Amino acid sequence: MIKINNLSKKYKGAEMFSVSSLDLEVEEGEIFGLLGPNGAGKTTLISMLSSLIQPTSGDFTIDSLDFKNNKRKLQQHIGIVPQEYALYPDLTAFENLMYFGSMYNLKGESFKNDIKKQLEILGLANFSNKKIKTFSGGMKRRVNLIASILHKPKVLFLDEPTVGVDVQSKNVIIAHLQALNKQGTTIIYTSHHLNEAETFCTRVAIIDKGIIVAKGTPEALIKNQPEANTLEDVFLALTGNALRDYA
Ligand SMILES: Nc1ncnc2c1ncn2[C@@H]1O[C@H](COP(=O)(O)OP(=O)(O)OP(=O)(O)O)[C@@H](O)[C@H]1O
Repeated sequence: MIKINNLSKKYKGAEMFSVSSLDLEVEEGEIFGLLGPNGAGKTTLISMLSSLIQPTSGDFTIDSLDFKNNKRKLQQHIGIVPQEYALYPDLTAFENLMYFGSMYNLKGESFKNDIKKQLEILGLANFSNKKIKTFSGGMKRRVNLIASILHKPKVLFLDEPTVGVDVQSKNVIIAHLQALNKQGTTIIYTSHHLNEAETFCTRVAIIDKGIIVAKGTPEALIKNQPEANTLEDVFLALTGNALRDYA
């Protein structure tokens, strides 16, 4: 479903590549986790794949569409859940979702019913007509998720969708992502929650300093790493214990 070939990104003025000659294939129907310490290049990679930023060099295709020549078509195929909320605080949840739908030309009664259904599934039916600025972080994340899937994308990119939310919201988000995946959506997500990734992902890639240092099923990575019992053990063995602060 996704084929990445020799993809690199060096930001303007930066000394180092944030993503460096990266090759990766993600199959249709996977839940693929991009894991790595702060500054590893996860957001940069997802931002290139979702056409938010331009690669410095390299190629990728999504559903056999080359990113250089099919930007418009790709926008219909993919959904993006960014780290930051992309919601209007003074609009209600329903109004926000109507607005996001309009960007994909979605309107009419069946679309309104779809929004209601999604709000219901994500536990927000009673808050449909409340302004976003009154919502908790977990509620905003759930609305953000709905906004990205209204056009029923084949591939969904999520940048830390469960960061900073309560356990209840996290569980609802993960369950919904699993349901979408069962219906055929390929999911690529970044996370710092290694326990979550261990059970949620079909495969993961551990990224450090812009390169993939390991990839495979969580079980295979644990099995192949001496003395590792969890994905966190593998992660620390491959990326070390040093802090990765950057500014
Ligand atoms: N807009 C930018 N301009 C310059 N450098 C950037 C920019 N965005 C990111 N970087 C740099 O690129 C590198 C990778 O950052 P990126 O945000 O992709 O990492 P990440 O793995 O998503 O980190 P985190 O887990 O903290 O979100 C870092 O060194 C960062 O400082």
